[in-house]
Amino acid sequence: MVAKERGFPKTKLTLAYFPDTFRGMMATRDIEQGEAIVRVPDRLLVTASKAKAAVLSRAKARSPSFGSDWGLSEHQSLAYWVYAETELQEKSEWASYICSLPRDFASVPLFVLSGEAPSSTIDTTSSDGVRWVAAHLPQPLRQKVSEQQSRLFGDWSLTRASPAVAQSLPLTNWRLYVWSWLVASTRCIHLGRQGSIALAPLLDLLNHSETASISALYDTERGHFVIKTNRPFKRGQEVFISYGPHDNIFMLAEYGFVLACNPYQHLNLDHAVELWVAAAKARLLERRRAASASPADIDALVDVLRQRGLWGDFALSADDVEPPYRLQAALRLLLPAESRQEQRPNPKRAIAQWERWRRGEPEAAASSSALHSAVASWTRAACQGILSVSDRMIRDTSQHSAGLDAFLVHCLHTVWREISAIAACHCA
Ligand SMILES: C[S@@+](CC[C@H](N)C(=O)[O-])C[C@H]1O[C@@H](n2cnc3c(N)ncnc32)[C@H](O)[C@@H]1O
Repeated sequence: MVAKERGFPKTKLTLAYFPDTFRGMMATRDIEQGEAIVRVPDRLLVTASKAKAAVLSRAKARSPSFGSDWGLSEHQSLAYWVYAETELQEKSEWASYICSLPRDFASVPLFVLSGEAPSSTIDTTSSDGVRWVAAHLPQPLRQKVSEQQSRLFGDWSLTRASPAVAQSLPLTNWRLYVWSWLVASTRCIHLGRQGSIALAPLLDLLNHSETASISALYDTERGHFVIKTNRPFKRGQEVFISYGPHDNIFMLAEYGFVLACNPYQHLNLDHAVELWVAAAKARLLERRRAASASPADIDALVDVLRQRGLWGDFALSADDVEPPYRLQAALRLLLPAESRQEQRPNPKRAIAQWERWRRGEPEAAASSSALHSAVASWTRAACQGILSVSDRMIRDTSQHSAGLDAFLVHCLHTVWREISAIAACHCA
């Protein structure tokens, strides 16, 4: 095992398999609150600067006059380091660490949808399985996976173009790069020094739980990165750390798992607002009345929201009694622009009125209550739309689909159930 081979400080942890979380770390003895659970000595941390030094020294070995040009980000450096060490096989001094990494990321949507050849867009058609996954992603997850794919492709292109990489070991295998990129994304830790990240063997075998509470610190005397637990664990229990306060859409996109009960779950209504904007513009174009706002007026209002930092992140949770502030702000500005009026709405007056609402100044009772009910009924209708889609998705994802990773199907099922539960709270 890597730990023994590389001389890790002793721990009270051993590798084990658990029914819900699969491979993780088990306590071999009771662990007390405040105790260090893992210490990773500096020499065993793979930092971006070590990754860069390894590549440059290979490039120099091939061509002694090679300079020290680099230009890759920390994540790009580490993803390429994993790629190169994997290509080197038993010639790599990190071969045992590379062998300890997961073979694939079958439950990470990006891994399934990143295609067989380099592309900046996700693959949604190449096989039945790929089509099925693409068709069952909730919109915010699909958006996130598309952004990841575009970043992945950008990193691939930049890394391929790096003279040091070309001189050392050229990047040619897209699927191996996708895997390496995900190793870096799912296993890196933040060192806390100017946002530096690193791969940390052994520490990267610990799974996440929302009940975990840890402190990370650097022991300068011994040159160790240390993780302490703020809660005790009993012998035989799985020992967890926390990857941060994330909702399940984030967890599934970034790590390929979800929590059964995620305290940070919410419903993202960005897509519903964007659809409303597109549909409202189309309706106004059709109406073409002198008294109507124009599609350009709607765009101008969206720009106002953007300038005020209020565009997007329209989140709704099950406990919200009223639509939250960002959603209220967007709808209070946008909805009146489309309503039928005698005169063309004056955008300046509408914005001034909206700013008064934002400052908490009293509004005319009639317009205030009309807006309040317009916002409430928009939210109800959006949730009803989401509920009818999620009902079908829950049905589809309740069965295991042939050829697909059962855990990914289970994660999608959980996410759709959460979406449905939150939408249902706002439909009545
Ligand atoms: C840093 S690694 C942890 C060790 C990993 N389980 C392994 O076998 O190498 C992060 C990965 O572990 C898995 N994982 C972490 N926490 C989990 C959890 N609570 N439930 C299921 N899988 C989890 C996910 O696949 C995630 O991408």
